[in-house]
Amino acid sequence: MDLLAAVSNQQNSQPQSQISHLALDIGGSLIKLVYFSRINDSCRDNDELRSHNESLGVSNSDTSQPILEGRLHFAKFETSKINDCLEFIRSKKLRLGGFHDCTSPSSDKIFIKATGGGAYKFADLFKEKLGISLDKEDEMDCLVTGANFLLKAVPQEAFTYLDGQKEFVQIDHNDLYPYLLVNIGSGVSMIKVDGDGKFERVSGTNVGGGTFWGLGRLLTKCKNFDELLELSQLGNNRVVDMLVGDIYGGTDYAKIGLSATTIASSFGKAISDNKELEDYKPEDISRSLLRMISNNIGQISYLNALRFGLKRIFFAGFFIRGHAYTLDTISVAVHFWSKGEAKAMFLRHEGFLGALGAFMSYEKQSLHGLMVHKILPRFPISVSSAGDKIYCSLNSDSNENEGIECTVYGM
Ligand SMILES: Nc1ncnc2c1ncn2[C@@H]1O[C@H](COP(=O)(O)OP(=O)(O)O)[C@@H](O)[C@H]1O
Ligand SMILES: CC(C)(COP(=O)(O)O)[C@@H](O)C(=O)NCCC(=O)O
Repeated sequence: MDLLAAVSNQQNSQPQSQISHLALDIGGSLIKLVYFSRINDSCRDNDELRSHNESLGVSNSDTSQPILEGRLHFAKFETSKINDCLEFIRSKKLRLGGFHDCTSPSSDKIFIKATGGGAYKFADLFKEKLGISLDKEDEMDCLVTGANFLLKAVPQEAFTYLDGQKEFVQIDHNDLYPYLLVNIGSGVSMIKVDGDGKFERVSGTNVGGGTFWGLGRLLTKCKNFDELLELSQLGNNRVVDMLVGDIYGGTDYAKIGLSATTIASSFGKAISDNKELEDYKPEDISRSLLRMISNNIGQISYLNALRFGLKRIFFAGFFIRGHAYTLDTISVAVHFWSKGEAKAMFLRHEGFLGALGAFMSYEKQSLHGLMVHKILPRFPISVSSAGDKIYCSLNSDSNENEGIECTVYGM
């Protein structure tokens, strides 16, 4: 394959920021974009690159190749508003981030790496509206590649959530595998990861992010996902859920280890309350729904981890949204079911694994490696005495998430 059209143009000029390498993950709910904008040409010190490569276990044979400094950008759109995404690609000239097929030099077809079901569903639309052909990459492959990349190359990517505190996890590159990757998108995939490109999708569930948003929309009349999520913060699930105490006259069922406050039956109170939907507060419904789905995913994840003897579970996907109650419910579920043996961990770039994986697949064409040397957070990062804490704002009016400043070499 040829180098990127955009890259070849960049060799002679020195513009401020040029786009190269656009990759897409078109899911059931959201379209995720990752693209690299090059700031300038620079020859970084080869010793620095060599030692970084060694730490990542990457061959040093390519370190004499040109190095590009730039930034990885992340953006997302609702799949139902795909025209906004097409317009974004057009307005930012992201189409230039594709490549030509060198097996047919006379062809002026531009290919963009894409994964997710929409890479199949919307292939004709991209061709018709932007003249782009989608070069499809397998969704599970991309999720795993994206997760491994983030865990190995991006500092402070993984964190736990315990007692209301986010704490970064130091990833030991020599002791990363095996782990369970749980991607909570519209539906949920559970993947046992044994190495780079070595994985098996061991389970899944159709009760996922699409279920929360779909049912939540019907039951609360919320107009967007973040509104539903914010509503859950104000609610009290006990108004809707039937607790062990409701069944046992206010007491624990101690013999089998169930406290009075454990949810015995999500939405169970609605059976006997003799109330209509309008009689419940949307915030209580939202909270109960969020808890039901997060708890269920946490439990199924743990059971799969148990099946394969996995101690580490990484949760990703845009359902999580860095939302405290979701993080807490999943963490508590894993802790409860594993009796403290397994740990739930989360990824800061939670929703972009697939798109990053598709982005990394340009390697086969022209990118020999990505060296990330700095994170540029868009959201505030604060440090507490208990360690680093991160806060993800739900009120961000931009659809772009934090970027990663990075160095790409070997183009
Ligand atoms: N702005 C949003 N619009 C719709 N869903 C959102 C939004 N933000 C987060 N979500 C949640 O994220 C889920 C999609 O997660 P994602 O990882 O992008 O999966 P998919 O690849 O299936 O689109 C949705 O089903 C919903 O629960
Ligand atoms: C079909 C999917 C892989 C598509 O990915 P998504 O767009 O949800 O991210 C996913 O929705 C899924 O794994 N669903 C669960 C199917 C099941 O195992 O029952």
